[in-house]
Amino acid sequence: EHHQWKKRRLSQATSSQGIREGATQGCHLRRHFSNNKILVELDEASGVAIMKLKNPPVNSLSLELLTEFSITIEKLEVDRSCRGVIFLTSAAPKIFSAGLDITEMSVQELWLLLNGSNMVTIAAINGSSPAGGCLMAMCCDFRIMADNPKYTIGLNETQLGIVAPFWLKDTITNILGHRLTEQSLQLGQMYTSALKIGLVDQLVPEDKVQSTAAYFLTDEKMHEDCNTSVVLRTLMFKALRKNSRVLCAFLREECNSVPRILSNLHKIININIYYRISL
Ligand SMILES: CC/C=C\CCC/C=C/C(=O)SCCNC(=O)CCNC(=O)[C@H](O)C(C)(C)COP(=O)(O)OP(=O)(O)OC[C@H]1O[C@@H](n2cnc3c(N)ncnc32)[C@H](O)[C@@H]1OP(=O)(O)O
Repeated sequence: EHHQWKKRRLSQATSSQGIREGATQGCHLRRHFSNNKILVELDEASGVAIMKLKNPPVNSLSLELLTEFSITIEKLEVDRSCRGVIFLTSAAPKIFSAGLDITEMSVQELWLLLNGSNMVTIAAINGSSPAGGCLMAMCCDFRIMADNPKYTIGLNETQLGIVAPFWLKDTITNILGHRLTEQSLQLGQMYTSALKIGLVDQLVPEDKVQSTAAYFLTDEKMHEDCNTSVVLRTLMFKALRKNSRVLCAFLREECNSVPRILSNLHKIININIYYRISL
């Protein structure tokens, strides 16, 4: 039923009223798309698309936002002027994303889309980023975060009584390694020093987050870093990730049976089941 609903939403949102488009002529041609929750600015000269989440007050990942997210990624995937590069950021100051809308809960499709995408993706994390916000950033190929001790990032699921599913655990393990992942998930840790542990790749002043993400994608940066282009290396990672077809099939199944709000009792049962299976 949920699947049908999503299909319906997809066709509604892709109708001509669902997405508004415009073009401005500056030094380069920039095209703008927007729907209710996502703004896209596509610079045709560089092929870089900026995807801004706009779901006040805290950019929670509601079903509506997630549906528009899917539509936008699919639209960019087939857009010839998008060279295969996007970066994700928040249209609001201070919060990158509060994670899943705690009244809804559904995020597997976003994981599939970002991990399965052929485009290079960069998270420009311009604010706090708990749980699903951190997941979204972790699914990107690079993470650039605002250097502000007030902003934290991490998987705080345990503090909420949610057991991180294995695909989420695997995602953070790939970045942090096993021991740190254990500590991070057991404590539901939110980090202020995310660069030190490698959860983000770069910390920059708050007003430089977007420009750094854009610079990261330029040829100079590629040549400065090493002889292999960032884009090529990223496409290699993506090819490796795509090999886990079993995981993708599992997630597709899970998308259709998403648990909604977890009661306290369910939280406890969930955690117990998790420990029985994994110990
Ligand atoms: C099925 C698969 C299972 C698991 C895999 C997926 C794992 C991911 C899980 C999740 O993402 S669960 C959600 C986890 N998110 C959080 O724990 C975030 C909690 N919120 C915060 O830490 C803070 O709100 C903040 C994001 C740092 C913002 O702080 P600030 O002080 O600026 O604002 P305030 O706390 O006053 O919140 C404003 C307003 O927004 C509502 N809110 C906050 N977070 C969410 C959310 N995730 N979903 C929906 N609504 C949210 C909050 O209640 C306030 O509302 P109000 O003004 O009406 O009171």
